Amino acid sequence: MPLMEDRHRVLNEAGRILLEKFGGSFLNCVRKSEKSAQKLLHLIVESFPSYRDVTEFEGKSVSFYKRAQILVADTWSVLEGQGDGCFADIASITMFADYRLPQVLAHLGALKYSDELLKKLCRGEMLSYGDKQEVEIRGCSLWCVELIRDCLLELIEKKSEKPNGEINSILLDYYLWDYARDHRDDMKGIPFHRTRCIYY
Ligand SMILES: Nc1nc2c(c(CN[C@H]3C=C[C@H](O)[C@@H]3O)cn2[C@@H]2O[C@H](COP(=O)(O)O)[C@@H](O)[C@H]2O)c(=O)[nH]1
Repeated sequence: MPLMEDRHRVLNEAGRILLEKFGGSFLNCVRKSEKSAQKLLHLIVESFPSYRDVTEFEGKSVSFYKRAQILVADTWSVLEGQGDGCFADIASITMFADYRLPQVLAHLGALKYSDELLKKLCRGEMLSYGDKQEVEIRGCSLWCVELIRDCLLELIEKKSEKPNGEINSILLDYYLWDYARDHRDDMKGIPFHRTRCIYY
């Protein structure tokens, strides 16, 4: 397993900060966020340095916050959007920009790599964290899921159907990630980008 020492350090960091600042329980972070997904997201990112998935693109700061967003989303799911997990702004959370979602989006034809990038990915070249192409892949995947969500909402509105529950980028991410897991063999020909880092 790669990055063993980093994994160990990050786990220790999480435990130490939970004990020092939050009485040893993540539920205290959740309660402090007063039912706001954005407040919880920022509390996590400010309190736990290993969640600061922030990089630069063309001179601008870009925050994907992959692990912080999945943590907020999983908290919402586990609490079934009720009680402490009733986040009014849950729809503001975007997909969790990892390496699996771009692959499945490319497989489904929603995202297309340039020929040059495709060749690079097929060669298995590593992209460093913050590399222009790595940020582009993550950014385009995130935007792609936002567009899919908008299309779905529009379709539902056109049909004047009441959505069967909520449609948001979190649920689309879960759907796509599960789809990727269940169709791993079908996706063998589609490469994914390789980046070693603690952020996703
Ligand atoms: N976008 C998105 N990325 C996700 C997940 C999950 C699984 N999530 C659930 C599981 C238990 C919790 O309840 C989580 O909700 C893992 N990953 C990422 O995939 C990568 C691992 O890939 P592979 O090599 O195939 O195992 C790695 O970067 C990991 O961080 C998701 O749902 N969405």
